[in-house]
Amino acid sequence: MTTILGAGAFGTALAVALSGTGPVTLWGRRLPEARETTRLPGVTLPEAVRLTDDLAAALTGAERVIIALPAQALRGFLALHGDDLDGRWLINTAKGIDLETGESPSTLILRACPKARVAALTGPSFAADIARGQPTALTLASTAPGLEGLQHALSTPVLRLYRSDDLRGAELGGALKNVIAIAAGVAIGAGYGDSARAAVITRGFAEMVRLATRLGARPETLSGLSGLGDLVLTSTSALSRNFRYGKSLGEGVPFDSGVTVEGAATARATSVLARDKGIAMPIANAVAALAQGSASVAQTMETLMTRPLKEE
Ligand SMILES: NC(=O)C1=CN([C@@H]2O[C@H](COP(=O)(O)OP(=O)(O)OC[C@H]3O[C@@H](n4cnc5c(N)ncnc54)[C@H](O)[C@@H]3O)[C@@H](O)[C@H]2O)C=CC1
Ligand SMILES: O=C(CO)COP(=O)(O)O
Repeated sequence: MTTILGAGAFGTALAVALSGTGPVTLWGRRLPEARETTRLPGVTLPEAVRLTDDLAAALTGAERVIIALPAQALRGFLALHGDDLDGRWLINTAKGIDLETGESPSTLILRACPKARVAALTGPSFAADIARGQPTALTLASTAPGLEGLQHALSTPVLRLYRSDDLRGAELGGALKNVIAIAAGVAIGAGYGDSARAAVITRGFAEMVRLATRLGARPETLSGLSGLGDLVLTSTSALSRNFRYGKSLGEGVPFDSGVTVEGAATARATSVLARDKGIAMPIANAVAALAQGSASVAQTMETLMTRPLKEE
């Protein structure tokens, strides 16, 4: 049995996608009365999905638990419920770095649940696309035994999972692409144009690879679905919340604070990690400064463009 924790956009989309694979339970702390969610307009959960706000009931008999919560909510959630989750497959979907500790979601999960097998499900996949049954390819990464079995259990004819043992690389790619997607949004919002966006994507990708490999990721993982694939999707689509947030920063207009924008906190966490490791990440630093309101878009662009000239 598969249980999904978090009845937001992604948890709901996965519940729809997996509803044909066997019993699926979707847990949310506040459930809508109808089988519809404002986070995914137009999507109705199939009756086959059990919907509950009772965590103990949701976990009873669950062989695998997909955790579809925002990255910054995960540590607090695990502190409350880690013991109840332990001892089974725990599959993280959060794309972020914990601001307080600088740790990846899987590190937080393993610390709270030492007997669990931890995996990350990540890659280019808008919840709306998954919920509508559009063909999607994702990375399922874990260093735990039995990954192939999990890959089969979570794949469907339209949800194609590639497995990887580079958990660190897969998670870092997913987290860091959100930061660069914000920068791409800023470039468009500020009217700098598509050429500037292409430069941001490419130089941002170089930053992603630099930091992730320094933290133990394999470079080829960063070039895969979970890194470059998701970076391209989120930096070029107005469906991306990170891109839209960046665009509003570039335009100088307010953004709805109720929308989940993982890249804002993750930019700050990334800046700290990069400084500690001595890695140059000017674009991530710029996003951190913009998200904190400590620099203007014009100042940020000038800082980026007047850095000493260097080899590519
Ligand atoms: N929406 C998308 O297209 C995709 C999202 N993701 C990732 O999945 C993660 C979740 O994103 P979404 O579902 O889109 O966000 P969302 O904002 O739509 O939903 C988040 C859900 O988490 C719940 N939540 C927040 N804090 C909680 C807590 N402390 N305890 C229990 N529940 C809590 C909220 O009530 C909400 O239902 C993010 O890291 C995101 O990057 C990954 C792939 C695609
Ligand atoms: O990660 C995503 C698609 O792969 C979703 O991106 P946003 O969180 O920017 O909407």
